[in-house]
Amino acid sequence: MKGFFITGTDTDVGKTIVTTLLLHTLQQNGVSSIAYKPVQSGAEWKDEKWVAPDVEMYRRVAHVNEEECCTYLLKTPCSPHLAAKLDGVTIDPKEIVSHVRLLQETYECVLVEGAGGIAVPLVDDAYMIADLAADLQLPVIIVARTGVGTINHTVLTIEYAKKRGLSLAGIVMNGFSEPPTDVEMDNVRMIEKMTGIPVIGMIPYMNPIRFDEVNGIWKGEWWR
Ligand SMILES: Nc1ncnc2c1ncn2[C@@H]1O[C@H](COP(=O)(O)OP(=O)(O)OP(=O)(O)O)[C@@H](O)[C@H]1O
Ligand SMILES: C[C@H](N)[C@H](N)CCCCCC(=O)O
Ligand SMILES: [Mg+2]
Repeated sequence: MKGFFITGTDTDVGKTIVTTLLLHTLQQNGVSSIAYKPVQSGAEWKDEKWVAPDVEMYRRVAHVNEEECCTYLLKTPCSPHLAAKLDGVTIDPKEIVSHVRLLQETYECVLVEGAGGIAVPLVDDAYMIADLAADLQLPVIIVARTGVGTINHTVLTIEYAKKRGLSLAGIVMNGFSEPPTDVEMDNVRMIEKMTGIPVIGMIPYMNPIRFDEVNGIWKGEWWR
């Protein structure tokens, strides 16, 4: 196993929460692993410096250092192609790919989190998240919401991923009620039926967010 690429049906669907949960699970099972956010837009000012909020979340379960875990830290909370332009930065996909290869020499499993959804542009309209997932040749995890609207978003995302020839590890549905509602459970059934891709994780809505108290969220040890 050399890693996974985590994308989602949208921004704010829970890619970082899922990445952090998976990182915690891997480490609990003795798998040397790291989470990497190649392009973070919407940087936050903290302790007199700009930080990547997604990396700050990873920090809750693992030791991370900024340089290792984020390559492009962009200030404006918008699409990376525009955030890079506004910061006067050019995103070089080759730099991201070579960084992942370097991390793979040290860690058994590298979790690469995209930005927003699968069709988000990184270099104007010439190169998007799907292209990066393809270049990295990592199995892709699709993070999706659980409620009304998720069937359409998830089916479209997966159809696009298939069209781009991506290898799909599975779908993680995030934000379930406790217990899950009938609608949420039928969403699981319909999404699996319509896409042929398994739901490999079911994450409850957590308030507060705790990474050490969620058990039974993965359907089997697919990450091994
Ligand atoms: N299962 C959950 N329980 C409680 N809060 C959640 C859960 N999943 C996500 N959130 C919250 O929803 C917000 C968005 O989640 P997250 O940052 O993981 O999304 P994302 O897909 O990584 O977004 P981005 O595209 O910016 O990377 C965050 O405030 C996060 O704490
Ligand atoms: C700022 C946000 N939280 C993410 N980092 C970037 C989301 C880009 C979404 C682009 C789009 O689909 O319109
Ligand atoms: Mg995120």
